[in-house]
Amino acid sequence: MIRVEEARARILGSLAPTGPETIPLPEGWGRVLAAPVTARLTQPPADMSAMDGYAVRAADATESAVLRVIGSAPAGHPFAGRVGAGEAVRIFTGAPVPAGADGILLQEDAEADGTAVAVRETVRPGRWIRPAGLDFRAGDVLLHPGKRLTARDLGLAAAANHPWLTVHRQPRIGILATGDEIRLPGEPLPAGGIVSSNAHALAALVRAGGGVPLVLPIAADDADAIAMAADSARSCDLVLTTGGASVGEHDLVQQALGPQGFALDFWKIAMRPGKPLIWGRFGDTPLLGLPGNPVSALVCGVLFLQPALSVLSGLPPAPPALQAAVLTAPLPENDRREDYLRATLERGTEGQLLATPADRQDSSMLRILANCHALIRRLPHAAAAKAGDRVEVLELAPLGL
Ligand SMILES: Nc1nc2c(c(=O)[nH]1)N[C@H]1C(S)=C(S)[C@@H](COP(=O)(O)OP(=O)(O)OC[C@H]3O[C@@H](n4cnc5c(N)ncnc54)[C@H](O)[C@@H]3O)O[C@H]1N2
Ligand code: MOO
Repeated sequence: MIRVEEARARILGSLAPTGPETIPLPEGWGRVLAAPVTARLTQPPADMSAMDGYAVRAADATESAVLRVIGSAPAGHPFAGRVGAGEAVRIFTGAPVPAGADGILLQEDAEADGTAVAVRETVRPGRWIRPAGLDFRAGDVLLHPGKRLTARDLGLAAAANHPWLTVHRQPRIGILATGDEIRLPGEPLPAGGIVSSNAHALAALVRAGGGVPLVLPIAADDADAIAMAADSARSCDLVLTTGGASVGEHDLVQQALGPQGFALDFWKIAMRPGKPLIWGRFGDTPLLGLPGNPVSALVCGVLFLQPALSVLSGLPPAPPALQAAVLTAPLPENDRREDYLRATLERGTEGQLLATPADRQDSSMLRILANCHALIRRLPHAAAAKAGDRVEVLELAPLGL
């Protein structure tokens, strides 16, 4: 059995980002840039007024001076002339400052009277003027490849006059649930049957990680059925199986795919839940085999599939982010498997995170997982811990789960 870190490194090390595609800017949220965004213009394009008031020559606009108003410059309608000695131009926020002016007299500091304006507060040169290029200049690199685009990034790219963006194609993930006892939600169940919760929970996890899930029909515990279903997903960027990963004679994923060109990299990791994890290549397509137990499948999804989705999407490889919390109940010494315990989180009186492990950690119990907020990580052979000790937790909600 290999350790969690090594398993993740082997998975991430063998994945490459998807290729680029060009999309309309409004569809860019959450996508990962595949080419730099370079400013196509200078912003602001000219010296602009930051306030409503009067464009003036600061040298003339001393307290109690009276200036002649020679025109007006609303935003979008630049004043074509020049501000001369003793003159002012009515100006509005976002309008270019007319030639000759070097300061803005605020409306609140002025008294207008017909075509004259009296200065009530001396104007400083440059005051309330945003110089050309204050934000960025044509040719500046504004956003770098490998960045997941936020609303702020889209605003910046739009301001830089980009109607299109070059991003990585969203990774397509084929999801194959296996098992004679498994049925899709809503289908009639055979005696002893179980509804396939895994396929849909994993599909949601794929979406949360920026991928596109393709939920395949369920394959029975039959080598041909599994091979046929997996074959239909070869064009995906990664095939995910769930169930059939363990040691029983009905645990068929490896047996079924071996003759079809599946090359195993590793099977079984020192982790709980999720021991029977499978990683390899089905022809050219990477294949991650998750255990059938619903909690095991999702925990493996968090620890391995999400980072894999990041790399496929064009982001740098990174383990899931852990944070410090304080235990509220004791935990026994750990064995050689890295343990991920379901836990609830709350804030203590001083704002510290408090983690309470769930009473039961059975890997079939989805209700407990759904009501928990985090996983407590216990390293292999961790010593017994008491209430008040610090632990590391992996919060689930920020992952979109
Ligand atoms: N003798 C041993 N038995 C088991 C071992 C072991 O080491 N020796 N490992 C156990 C562990 S740990 C796990 S985890 C499970 C994983 O086994 P499989 O991946 O082969 O999963 P299945 O046997 O197919 O199913 C396990 C369990 O999960 C249910 N299941 C399966 N698919 C789904 C689905 N899509 N949605 C919801 N639930 C699903 C299935 O009905 C079983 O109850 O093996 C242990 N056994
Ligand atoms: O590892 Mo299994 O995933 O313990 O239930």
